[in-house]
Amino acid sequence: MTSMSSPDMVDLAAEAAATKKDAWDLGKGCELRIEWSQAGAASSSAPPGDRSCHLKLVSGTAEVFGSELAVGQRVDVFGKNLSCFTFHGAKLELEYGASVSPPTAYTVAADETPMVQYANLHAALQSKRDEGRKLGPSGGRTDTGPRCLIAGPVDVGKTTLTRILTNYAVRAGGTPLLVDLDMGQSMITVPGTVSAVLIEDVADVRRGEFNCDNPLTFFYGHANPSENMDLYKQTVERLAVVLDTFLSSNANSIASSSGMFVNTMGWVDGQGYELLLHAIECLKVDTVLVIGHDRLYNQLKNKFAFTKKNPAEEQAAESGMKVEIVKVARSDGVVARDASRRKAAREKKIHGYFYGPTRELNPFSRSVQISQVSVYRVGGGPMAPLSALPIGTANRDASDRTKVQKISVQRDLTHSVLAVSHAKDPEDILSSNVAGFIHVTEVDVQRGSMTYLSPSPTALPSNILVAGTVKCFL
Ligand SMILES: Nc1ncnc2c1ncn2[C@@H]1O[C@H](COP(=O)(O)OP(=O)(O)OP(=O)(O)O)[C@@H](O)[C@H]1O
Repeated sequence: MTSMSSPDMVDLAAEAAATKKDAWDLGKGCELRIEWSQAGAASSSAPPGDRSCHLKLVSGTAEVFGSELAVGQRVDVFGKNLSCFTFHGAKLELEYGASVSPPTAYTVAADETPMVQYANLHAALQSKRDEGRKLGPSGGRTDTGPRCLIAGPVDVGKTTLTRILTNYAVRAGGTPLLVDLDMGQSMITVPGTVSAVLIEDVADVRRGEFNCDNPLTFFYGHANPSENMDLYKQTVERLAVVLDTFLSSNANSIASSSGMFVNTMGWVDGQGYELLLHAIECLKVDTVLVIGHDRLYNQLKNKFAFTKKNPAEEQAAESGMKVEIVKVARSDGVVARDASRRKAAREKKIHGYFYGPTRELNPFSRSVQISQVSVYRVGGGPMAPLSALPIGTANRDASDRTKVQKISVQRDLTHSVLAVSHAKDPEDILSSNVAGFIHVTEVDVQRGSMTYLSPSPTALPSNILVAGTVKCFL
């Protein structure tokens, strides 16, 4: 008997032949880590259309940074460094095209992964939530949930731990506030911002991020905190005030008892340490998780140490604040990123704002007459380092660095990300959050027009725009 195959069957057979597959059977509490080389997936010989690599949960239970996988679900992990953890055991597969250079994938035994410690941290925070609900607000706050800040130097997994604990809080029925003070590698919106958003769903495992529609965003304007520390502090203070107002008007809600997770930048020395203390203070943080840095852990421990003979005698040491400092292990899975990878991650975030994380959106190109908008900059242009100022100049005047100045719209604004401010007047720019962002694609001074990309098809909601130093070629 002769067998005949349809063209479809031939295609399927060809595709199957062109696909490679690796499989793992993970025991309880084990982790599968997937790591793409520094040169990255970009160097893969696979044509762009074929660049995919899918992780599939065949059976059991597994999660990626706290977001559960469904059995049979295929997640494209091409170019993404991640870990897949199982509490109860799982069979996993990695499928990739024959021309794709596969990532390094390896398993980690249950006694070597920090995931169990992370799960215990979640359990401790859950107890604080229960306790807060019973005892009511304290420490000058109206909300009762733990306010937890994640600190540590660069590349220790702060963002990842923030994501895991936020996911666990949501899975336990909470709606925590996610606050991002890392203006360089923002989780919530474009770089150069400090922002917060109420999280109601676990992070989408395919997109690798939370649904951050309608965040509360303040524009700092730079990807580096040292660019203008006074402005950064003022921006964080303003964010903290608005969050307190939100929480006090939502007292007794699930948000009030769910608490907050604050992701921070990796600058923990000198002035970076001061900024960290400033954030702990203005956000009224009660728990700090310090990842992978003994000195920072001890510094904070000394700063916020308190004796606890009995609750009535609790005494804060140096700071007057009661903050619990917890040391957390760094996962060996964290992949360090050099400056070029960080820049690429920033550009990807800006691109994702306009085109969507998986290119599912179409931004709108619009034009406006330059005379119809006003563009401002805070703190003037780039400043000379203190070392270049006359001897004896200890400090610049802080008011200069937070001074709002109108700038003329010139070609040098091309490729800039501008914030669209909710401010009614220029004096309100520092205290106002932003409606969103536009990307300047062209400035035609002769015609007096500016062309920009916007995620919205409608006209700008405000004619007050704010420029910083965040630029990107989209
Ligand atoms: N357990 C893990 N297994 C595999 N990859 C991981 C793991 N933890 C973190 N990563 C990856 O390591 C990279 C850096 O992690 P992360 O962004 O959490 O560090 P960070 O301390 O927040 O960095 P930054 O200082 O830039 O803010 C990310 O690409 C992340 O996906």
